Amino acid sequence: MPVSTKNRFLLLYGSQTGQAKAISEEIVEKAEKFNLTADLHCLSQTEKKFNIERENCVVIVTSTTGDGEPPDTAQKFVRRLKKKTLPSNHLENLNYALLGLGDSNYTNFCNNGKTIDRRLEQLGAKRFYESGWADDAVGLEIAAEPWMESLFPAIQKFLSVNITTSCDSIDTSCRTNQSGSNENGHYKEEDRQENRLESKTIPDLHSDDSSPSITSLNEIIKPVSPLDNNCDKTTEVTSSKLNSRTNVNNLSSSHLGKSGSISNTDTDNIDSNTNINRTDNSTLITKSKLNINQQSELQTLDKGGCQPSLTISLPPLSESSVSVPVLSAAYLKLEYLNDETVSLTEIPLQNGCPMPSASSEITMARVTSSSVLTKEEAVKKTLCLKLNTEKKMMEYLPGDSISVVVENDVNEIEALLKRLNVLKCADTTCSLTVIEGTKKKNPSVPSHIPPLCTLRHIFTTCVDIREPPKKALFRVLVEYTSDQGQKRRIQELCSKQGAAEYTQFVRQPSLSLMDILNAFPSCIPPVERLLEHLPRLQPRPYSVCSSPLVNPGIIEIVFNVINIPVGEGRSYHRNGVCTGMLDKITQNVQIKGAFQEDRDDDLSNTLEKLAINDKIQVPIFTRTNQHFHMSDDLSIPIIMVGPGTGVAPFVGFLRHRQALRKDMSDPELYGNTWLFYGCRHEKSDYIYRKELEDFQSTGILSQLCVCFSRDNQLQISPQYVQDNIRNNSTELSILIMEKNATVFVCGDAKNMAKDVNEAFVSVIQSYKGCTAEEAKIELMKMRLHKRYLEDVWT
Ligand SMILES: Cc1cc2nc3c(=O)[nH]c(=O)nc-3n(C[C@H](O)[C@H](O)[C@H](O)COP(=O)(O)O)c2cc1C
Repeated sequence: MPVSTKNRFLLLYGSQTGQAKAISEEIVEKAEKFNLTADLHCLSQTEKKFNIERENCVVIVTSTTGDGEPPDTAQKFVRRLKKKTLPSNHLENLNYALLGLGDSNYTNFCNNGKTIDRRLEQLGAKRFYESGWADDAVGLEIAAEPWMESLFPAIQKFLSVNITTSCDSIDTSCRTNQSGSNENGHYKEEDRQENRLESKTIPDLHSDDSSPSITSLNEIIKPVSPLDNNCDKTTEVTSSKLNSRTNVNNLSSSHLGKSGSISNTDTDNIDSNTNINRTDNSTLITKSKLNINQQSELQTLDKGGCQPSLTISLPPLSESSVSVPVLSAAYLKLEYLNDETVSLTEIPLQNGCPMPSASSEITMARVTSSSVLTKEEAVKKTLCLKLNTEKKMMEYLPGDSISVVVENDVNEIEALLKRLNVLKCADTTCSLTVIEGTKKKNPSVPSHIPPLCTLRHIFTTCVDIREPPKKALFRVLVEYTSDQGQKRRIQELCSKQGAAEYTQFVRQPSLSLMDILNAFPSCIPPVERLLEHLPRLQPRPYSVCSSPLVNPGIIEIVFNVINIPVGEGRSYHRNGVCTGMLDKITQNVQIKGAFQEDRDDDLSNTLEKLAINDKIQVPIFTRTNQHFHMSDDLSIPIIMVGPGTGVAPFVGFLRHRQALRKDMSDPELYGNTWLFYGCRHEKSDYIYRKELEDFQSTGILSQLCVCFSRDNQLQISPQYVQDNIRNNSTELSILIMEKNATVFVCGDAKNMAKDVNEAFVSVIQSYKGCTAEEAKIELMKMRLHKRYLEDVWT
């Protein structure tokens, strides 16, 4: 029997790093305003807490991870869905809406969402609202917000709920009429038909089907841009909203003129009020409400010459009204327990909350060496760490990663706690509980935060303070900002009209919470409100460059120490959270100048021994990268592309191959092994040079193709790895097309991976004498058959 309660829908999320979960929680909160109840579950709870076969109305929000794969928590759900034995009417009772999260820098944009979308349809489920694709490369909110906005009227229409409320508390123009479609005609019955047709072209790049049938290039290559999907409609919505807002403004300014300022009571109404006019008034802040400071600021702006910035609005915004999001309900209560002591060392990391993508327990690994692989003059400092896990042998293969459970910088935390006026009580035992009677749905203390510890502990080990604060947090900050000009600017930054400025001034420069607080000195939010919104501090993954066959118990990783300068709103210098931490804790034992030109391995090894320091320990766990492994069959040729620290897994591959080759019955069968490596300067940042050249001289590596992007000003020799790939087109095409070679690409997703992809397209094109489109299809087939593998990051 299908589960059906009139106003209820099932809301499922699949999340790797928490964004899909956060969006789902937002949907739960907003649903209430539409007289709807969302039952929220993680996809991992399939068959435990929900059974999709018994559902009638489901909303799914899911991200994609790895190389187009489902998040760990969604894997079981997707596996079940993909079962080939399921009949085509298996989900005929199901009606659904889906929001996919992804990042268009990855080749398989939103692949998991698309796979689920397509499969649901194949199984007879009906889409009652168009699927949305949110792109983290440009800002998830650009597509997610308009998608969410029209989701509720669509659910209402589907469930035929009597509409007693308005969605004006979310956006003033998004009013629903009795038939359920909104005034902008955002949801139409015909859309359903269109969507059905459209979704047929969404490929399942990870289908188990061993003989993919690909007929059109667009089918498989062109990512569904969130702008393609939503932007036109968003634009339409926005302009009509602005029109309707003008009318509402007239109403609201006269009403608001009485109060003259935005009080907490006003904004409280936003959450609770169902009356259109009052809610409109609360959500719209008009010029008439600006205080004297603001008016003078506007006058300055009107005179021109003032550049918009994080703290100063663009003239059109400051002159117009803005609609701000719903203020989330407070739900955490913080109490200081002066008489209680708590042993922080006994609290498990992040309260023992399972680590994402973990394929092992957390192990405290001893840092046995930390070597600087680059020269002093190199633009980036590259560190190689050897981590001893001897007591607990960790199982891994070259191509896998380890994740480091990271801590925030102590100085940064000190400054933040001070800024929040809680430094004095930062080391007092405190408890976090749920506020009784909170309006938040299903409230709970975040599972990664110990309910009894100290604020310093929470801020150092549990929450991310570097991620640009989300708009929902900005909305909270509005409430705790006393200066009216600053308040207004924060409102703008979280408003719909300020979306572009939020992207420009907050997201792109990657401002931290502290940057925002520095920019708005009158903003002093309570800590517990922040803890409701700050995301979990995520462990940081690094490709392993060691082989378990060569030095069991020692895991080696290599990374650039990320340096982030002051500027564009960033108010203090910082390093990458994890790379900065690893650099800092090994500062005194770092080996400089080893493994470089002098190629003195003995010296390096001696220095390493001297540097051994039992006291430096790092919590790590392994993270299996299922699709980025070499075949056990060493006769299969491999082509590896890994500029910069992207070479890490390939150093592991080569060490592993060297060990395996010794046991080959016929070493003559050893397959061709190519490596494309690149860096800026040969002299200062060619890492692993000695070892790679040794691999070449012993035949472990058949070809080592190296290029230096900044050394050859005349650009006579190849500048980038992709140039070298093109230069070796003939040999590579034979390996790929005739010898069944596997291609591995590791490194930057934004530029390198795309350019390398294109270079291989041209390699195939010249071999086959075909069009670029046909060559792209060929390459996509290689991806499907796991012969073109990527491990890339943004
Ligand atoms: C390691 C990693 C791999 C990713 N792989 C993909 C991918 O293959 N395709 C894609 O569209 N997005 C990919 N993404 C982007 C995420 O889907 C995107 O950032 C999303 O917002 C994350 O949501 P979540 O926090 O709910 O997991 C990847 C992100 C990470 C960190």
